[in-house]
Amino acid sequence: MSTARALARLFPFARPALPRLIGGALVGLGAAVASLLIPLVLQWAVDGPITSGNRTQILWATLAVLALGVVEALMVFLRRRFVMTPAAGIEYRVRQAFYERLQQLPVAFHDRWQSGQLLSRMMQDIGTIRRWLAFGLILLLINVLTIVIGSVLLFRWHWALGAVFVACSIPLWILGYRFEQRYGVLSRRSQDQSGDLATAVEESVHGIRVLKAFGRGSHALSQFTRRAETLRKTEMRKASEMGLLWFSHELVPILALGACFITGVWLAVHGLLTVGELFAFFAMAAALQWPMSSLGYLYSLLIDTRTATDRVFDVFDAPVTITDPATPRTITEPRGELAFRGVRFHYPDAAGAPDLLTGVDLVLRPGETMAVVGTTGSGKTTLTTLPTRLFDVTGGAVELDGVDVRELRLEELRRRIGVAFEEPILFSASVRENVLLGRADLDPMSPEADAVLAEALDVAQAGFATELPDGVDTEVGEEGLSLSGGQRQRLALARVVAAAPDVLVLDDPLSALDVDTEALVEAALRRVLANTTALIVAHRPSTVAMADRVAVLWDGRIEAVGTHAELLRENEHYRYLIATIDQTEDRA
Ligand SMILES: Nc1ncnc2c1ncn2[C@@H]1O[C@H](COP(=O)(O)OP(=O)(O)OP(=O)(O)O)[C@@H](O)[C@H]1O
Repeated sequence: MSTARALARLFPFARPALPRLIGGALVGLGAAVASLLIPLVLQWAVDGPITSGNRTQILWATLAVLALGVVEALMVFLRRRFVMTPAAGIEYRVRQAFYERLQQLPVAFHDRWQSGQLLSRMMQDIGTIRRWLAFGLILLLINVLTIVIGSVLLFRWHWALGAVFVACSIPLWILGYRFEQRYGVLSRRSQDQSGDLATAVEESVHGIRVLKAFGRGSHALSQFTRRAETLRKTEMRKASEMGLLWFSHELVPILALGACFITGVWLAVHGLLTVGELFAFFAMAAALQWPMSSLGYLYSLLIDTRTATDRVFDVFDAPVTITDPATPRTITEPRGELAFRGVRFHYPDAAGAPDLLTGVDLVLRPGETMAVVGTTGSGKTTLTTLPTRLFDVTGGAVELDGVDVRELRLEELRRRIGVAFEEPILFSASVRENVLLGRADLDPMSPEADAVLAEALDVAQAGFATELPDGVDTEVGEEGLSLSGGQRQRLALARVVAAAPDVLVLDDPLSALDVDTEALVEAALRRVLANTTALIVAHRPSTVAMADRVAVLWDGRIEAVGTHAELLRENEHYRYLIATIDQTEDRA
């Protein structure tokens, strides 16, 4: 995709800032015109009053040059004022849209993408776009226009001056083209590598306890150093490409102006150029020097911005595969019946491999608690991701109250079905905010929210939260790391209880609790589960005991459904599973 087309994709974000950007470009152009007028005034002064000795006119010419200088400075100041705030506004909008997109993209996308890559796009690439909009874009436009106007003036004084100037700039175009080819690749590589580096940092900070416990800090450091070294090498190659371009943009204008100077003197000696025009030409040379030498830097910034834009739009272009239906249905009389009908599933990155679920048929009656047991890796957790459409089934359907979940709006679906995952993720926020996450309908500080919160903490046996330094308003730290595993799990359970859904999906929700606390949670959960349909992945007999019926997941299907006693009697695989989990419990 061409650079112009890539950058044009930023237009929707820039639209609200367009008046200020155009204003900035206009005053910038005004500043350039003022700087180019100075040589013209000088030409008039040298050929006119200075030659004739008219003092009044000399004074006027001096004042005019001074005034033009002041106007130029003022307009440069205004240009900065005009452009700074809208660039920050555009950065804000792109970042906002990027974050929104990350929220919309399916779990399958997040499984595939490294978090450091997303982070570096969110922070570094969007920052590069802002820098470009804040000064690169307008400076490039103005400097190119200044050079064009300057060349036209050179042609006006004498065609030979203009021709020499244009001929000398040809190497710049050739170098610029070759630079784009090479630098474009390096720029992309370096930005990708800095994403990899961010991932490495993110992973090692996240896993710092494991690294320390296994004494592998130096190993992580050497891996990090290798990646940092790769990035450094790419940056060095980038710097050497940039150095070459910048050098050529410093050197060629000097050579061009030198050649013009010799031509100008020759023309003046032969009476083809007035002294005033020659003098003005020197002034013009000084005025064109900076716009020309800055082009190299601005060009490299342009290519960096194009790469940054491509990287940001990689994410915007990733398909959102799990969306609201075109004509959503709604459940008018919620009963809480959850049904898996011939459900087949494989993970998107396992296409071609045999399906993980090969036809799951299971109906949870309203209010029923159903436990799912199966061998490790049999797909129990996978099964819990399908009702809320974290992944879509690849065959068959999941139905809630007789409606295919794909026909419901996601907001309605996720309000009706609540999930607690095996790995309890908490956010850096207060206990209150974490537990009431699913209750957007409540003002978190209202008495009603207080009641919901107290009830949920009670069911999850998470009374410890009220004893924290600031009670339920205590910040629980990054991902709740300051809490124990069992405490986090109880808060995650409280969160799904507080959401009060019609159907609860719990993935081994009590695995980190000690036996006594588990018994208390179970007793409280039974109260809740009496009216709520629940699907519980069970790894322990005590969890199975909470269920009305148990489903055996075997070979990608539900092989049998029944009460614990029935299954013990009739199903060989169930007996085997219960025996293995019993042993696991004994060992624990
Ligand atoms: N996001 C994913 N992408 C690709 N494959 C996955 C993904 N998550 C799980 N799998 C694979 O799917 C299979 C089933 O995993 P799942 O977590 O559903 O098993 P499980 O029955 O819950 O196991 P356990 O009892 O050990 O928790 C495993 O082979 C796993 O490697």
